[in-house]
Amino acid sequence: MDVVLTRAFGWFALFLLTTVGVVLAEDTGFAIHLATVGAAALILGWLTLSNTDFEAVSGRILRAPADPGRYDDDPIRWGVIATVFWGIAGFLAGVFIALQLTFPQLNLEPYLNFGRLRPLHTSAVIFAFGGNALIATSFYVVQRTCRARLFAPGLARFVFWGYQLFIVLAATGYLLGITAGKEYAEPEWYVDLWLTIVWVAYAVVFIGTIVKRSEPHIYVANWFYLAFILTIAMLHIVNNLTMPVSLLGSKSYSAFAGVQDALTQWWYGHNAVGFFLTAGFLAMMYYFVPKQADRPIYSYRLSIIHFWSLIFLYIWAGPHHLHYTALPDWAQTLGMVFSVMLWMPSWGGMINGLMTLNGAWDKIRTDPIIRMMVMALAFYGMSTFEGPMLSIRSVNSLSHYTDWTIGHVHSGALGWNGMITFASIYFLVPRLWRRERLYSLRMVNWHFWLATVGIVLYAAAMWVAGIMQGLMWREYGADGYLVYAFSEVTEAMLPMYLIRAVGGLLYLAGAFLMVWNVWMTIAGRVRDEKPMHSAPYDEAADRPLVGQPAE
Ligand code: HEM
Ligand code: HEM
Ligand SMILES: [Cu+2]
Repeated sequence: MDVVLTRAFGWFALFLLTTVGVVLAEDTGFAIHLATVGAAALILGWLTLSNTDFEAVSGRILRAPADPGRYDDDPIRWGVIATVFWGIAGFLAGVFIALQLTFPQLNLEPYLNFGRLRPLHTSAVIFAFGGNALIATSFYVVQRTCRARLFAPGLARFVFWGYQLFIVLAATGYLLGITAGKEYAEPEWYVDLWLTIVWVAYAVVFIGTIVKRSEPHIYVANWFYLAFILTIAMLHIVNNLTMPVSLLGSKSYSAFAGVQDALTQWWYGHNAVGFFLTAGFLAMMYYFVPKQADRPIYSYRLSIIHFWSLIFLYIWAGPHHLHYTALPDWAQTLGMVFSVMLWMPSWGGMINGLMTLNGAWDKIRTDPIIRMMVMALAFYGMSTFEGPMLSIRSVNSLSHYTDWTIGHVHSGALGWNGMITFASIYFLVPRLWRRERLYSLRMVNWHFWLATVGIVLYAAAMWVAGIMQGLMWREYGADGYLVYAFSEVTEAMLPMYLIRAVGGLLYLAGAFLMVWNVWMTIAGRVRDEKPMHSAPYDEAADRPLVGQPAE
């Protein structure tokens, strides 16, 4: 009882503190954020007082069987649900801003204009969708490959909920007009500080689990997760070194100025791609592809070379975002050279993933989850070929500022990050909820095709739009004047933007199928459907033989 009272007192004290803060706050945005935290504290204080058994409530909401004790999977179940939820939110925002670029009337001032919704989209897909996928899968993979339960289970739960609070504060901040103005690092100083605390806790849980492992070898996926966790910590702290204007206001100023600020920003931005969207997702690839294919990784030796060369090369390539700027030429050239070299480890990784299917290629035909994984690797290969090409200065002089970059981003994001995440979710859900199998494999197949056609429309439209823009902008007439006005170039983009929006809609539709499939699987239902074309079929049990838990 004493513990309960002390805890409840703590929550109410926090509530009072935030209330004082709300009154004294310098700006409305900061006041609203403090009020959000205060409201959460009040609810938690009240729940604590009423002696709510959080684990039991969580079990009921999750509809999960009680854990037999081998691994701690509750935070992972929450993480999978959060991944699906934020995925839908992020894709919806993406479709909406794509429509805003097509139909400017959709700019709803001031809260829902393009300028505020764009960072909402990028943060929702990268940090909320991608971040939850990474945290959840890392907790799953590290336990299995180390044969150890999560270190500090309470801290693991703090990581999950603390991370959701970070997402909510970041997202509502953008809508309120709070921004640090750094791409992919838009949250202001106090949200950055909160994320730092959560991230340190994450590192402690992950590294702690590795330390207490009962399996002597540390599987390569854990190396990739570790590189992701440690590098993101370093990038986040350095890029967000700022001085708040006041302790009760949202505004702050960067510690860097001019070209130093730009270089820090793109050292961060590029390596966020390299370690968040690449290293972390490669960790997923190295665990889930061999698992789903039921084959060992093609070459373990290659995976080690892949790891060290990738992390060594990535960190130097940031200046390719600053070609033709005030950044010294030598630094631009350095960025370009390291980018071109990056092609090799990237394709090494892709080949390692694809060749894991050696001897099991028929699974592409029979198992839609494998099909998704192969498509993810294909897009990983494609975007890591396109990237080095875009980093060559003469190519970049055409592509930079155009939609070509947007196309490059989304073939990586939709094709690689999205597809490998969907496949991992389909792998995880039946296992985490101990269901016989997924609700429907046919729906996975539909998801695959909707997503693939969506990506192709998106990327193709952006290549055409991007190259057209680049060429029209640099077109000089015989008189030495520019041939096209900026407005004419914008007008020419209209059909392409419409195609992109349609592609996004298809991608979103596929994700909705996933929501349904995941929901029904958790509910313990199995769809009455004809088995996938030519899939091996277990007549006795009347169900297909693919996509089932191995246990
Ligand atoms: C339904 C799917 C999606 C649609 C329709 C969509 C649409 C868009 C649009 C219209 C933009 C702004 C482009 C501009 O400013 O010209 C954008 C930017 C961006 N999106 Fe998406 N998006 C989708 C999914 C994703 C996903 C899944 C990710 C990452 C995992 C992602 C990452 C990004 C990034 C990083 C940017 C900023 C690109 C840059 O500044 O170069 N998007 N998206
Ligand atoms: C070998 C690998 C890669 C290299 C060398 C590379 C290189 C590049 C280059 C040169 C740009 C354009 C810079 C500009 O003109 O502004 C760019 C932009 C971008 N790339 Fe990549 N890329 C690679 C892989 C990827 C992958 C796999 C993803 C996503 C999963 C990705 C995400 C992005 C994003 C988000 C941007 C836009 C940044 C911005 O301006 O907001 N890249 N990349
Ligand atoms: Cu880059």
